[in-house]
Amino acid sequence: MDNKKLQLIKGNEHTDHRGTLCFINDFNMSSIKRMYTITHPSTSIVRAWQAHKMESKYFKCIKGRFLIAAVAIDNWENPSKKLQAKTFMLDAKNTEVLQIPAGYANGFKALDADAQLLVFSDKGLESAKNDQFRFDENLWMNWKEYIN
Ligand SMILES: Cc1cn([C@H]2C[C@H](O)[C@@H](COP(=O)(O)OP(=O)(O)O[C@H]3O[C@@H](C)C(=O)[C@@H](O)[C@H]3O)O2)c(=O)[nH]c1=O
Repeated sequence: MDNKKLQLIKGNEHTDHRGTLCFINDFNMSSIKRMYTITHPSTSIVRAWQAHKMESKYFKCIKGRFLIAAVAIDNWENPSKKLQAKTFMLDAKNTEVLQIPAGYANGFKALDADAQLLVFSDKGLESAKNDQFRFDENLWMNWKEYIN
């Protein structure tokens, strides 16, 4: 699995008399340094844009659904307004992880109240602090289009 690519890493599930086991065999976690969860109490909250030159992030929706957008940054001091956002809808029911590699901004909003994301990062908090870029949420996406 190419860890430099913006992509969904798909898994699968196995159900038998004991219940259901969901697995993502292609998700190589050897570089993971930390994890955290993010809960959005309402679908009106937009968390955008946070960007990283060096840090990759891996998102698994564990409750409800999220709309996540990713933008490859061309210029870290003054990114073009014309950059294209790639969007993904993550649903807790789906066994998949969204890989957002270094060099991207990410932004997201919940599509259900109290939706929750599990996030893995390949950088410790200290090094991540020096790699934290933030851009205005109104760039690249009209989040209001997705307010349901
Ligand atoms: C992410 C994270 C935050 N924190 C603390 C730092 C800070 O005081 C508080 C809020 O952190 P932030 O303001 O960075 O949260 P936020 O602005 O949501 O940014 C986070 O969202 C994800 C999607 C990212 O891409 C990262 O930039 C990450 O920092 O939580 C940790 O202690 N450990 C962690 O792993």
